[in-house]
Amino acid sequence: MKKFVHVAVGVIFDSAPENVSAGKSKILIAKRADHQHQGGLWEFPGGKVELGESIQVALQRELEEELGLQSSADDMQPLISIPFHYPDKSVLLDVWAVYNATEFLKTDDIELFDFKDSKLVGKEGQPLVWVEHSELANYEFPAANKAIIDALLLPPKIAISQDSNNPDIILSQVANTLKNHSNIWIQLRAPSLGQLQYTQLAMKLYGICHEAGSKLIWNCPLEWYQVAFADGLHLSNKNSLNSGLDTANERPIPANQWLSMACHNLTELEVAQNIADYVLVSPVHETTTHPQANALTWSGFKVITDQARIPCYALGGVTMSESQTCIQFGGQGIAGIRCFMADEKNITRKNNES
Ligand SMILES: Nc1nc2c([nH]c(=O)n2[C@H]2C[C@H](O)[C@@H](COP(=O)(O)OP(=O)(O)OP(=O)(O)O)O2)c(=O)[nH]1
Repeated sequence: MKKFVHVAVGVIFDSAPENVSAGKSKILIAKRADHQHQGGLWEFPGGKVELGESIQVALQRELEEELGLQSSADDMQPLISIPFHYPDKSVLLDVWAVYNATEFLKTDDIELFDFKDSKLVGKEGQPLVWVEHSELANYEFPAANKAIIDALLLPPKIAISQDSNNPDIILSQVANTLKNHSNIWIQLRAPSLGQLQYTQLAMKLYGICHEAGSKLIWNCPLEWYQVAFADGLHLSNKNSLNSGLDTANERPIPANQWLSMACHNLTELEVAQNIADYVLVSPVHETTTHPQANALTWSGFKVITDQARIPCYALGGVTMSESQTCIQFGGQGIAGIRCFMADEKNITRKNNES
């Protein structure tokens, strides 16, 4: 029988969450010993959860044993959990972000510095490196780690544009969202626009998003997609069905572009996670636009995140005040149309009041 291991994994940041979201932080990675499973590859430090241990306690123990790092539970936040099947072993990686490991960064810590080779090493002699987010791609990780790295690069918020048959209205609405929110990506959904209008709008928005440090995800039929002006593609159920992608095993766009899919249940999740990088899970709550759809509720959302090996966004009536709830239920973040616009109204109101 295949071995199963439950592993607590820490993505260790040298600073506080605010710096992490602003991209001003480094992450600690370690090299697995050659004799280990997935040996010779880089990993995020961690190890097996022992019987009766909580994940947080297991992670604290492993980080102390492997690195001498004493971490407080207050500095830990769930990032993603990944059930993954290697040919010889199945793992459940429970990945947590561990913030504020600043003290630990000091390379003058005798125990962690190999003066002979001028290298940072762990307590078990494993090579360690602090890397920027963008440098993670230069290191080879086990296959299950793709989702961890994606989760680190994906934002906590995805704003979906509100449909209109007037591209200028969509343009100004997106510009407002970008003005009022940081760390947000835009998904351009505009079913009322024809191909030409959609493409022209998307090309304009691509520049605006990049100027604001955001990314633009096209939500349109696959045939309309233009790699040069997009950071990724979102496939709705209708568009994936029309392009025959509802049962596909191959990505329809290049690997360096983001692919997301709609997901309403576990069957759709299975299809999506064969090709997509992340899913938009809906409807978490009842919405006025889809009153006939059965809401998943947060516990139904968790049934999906528990089975997902890719990041999951909560969509459908979710509000910004539920960001933490979303994380606690295994989500990457919140996606929506109205939730970010409602916020804009509040911000505008606040600005007018002050
Ligand atoms: N710590 C850690 N393990 C990972 C990552 N990615 C990944 O697939 N794994 C896998 C490799 C192993 O099968 C398992 C971790 O188990 P482990 O390191 O406690 O145990 P091991 O069997 O490799 O080594 P040992 O402690 O038994 O000597 O999880 C990662 O980023 N960090």
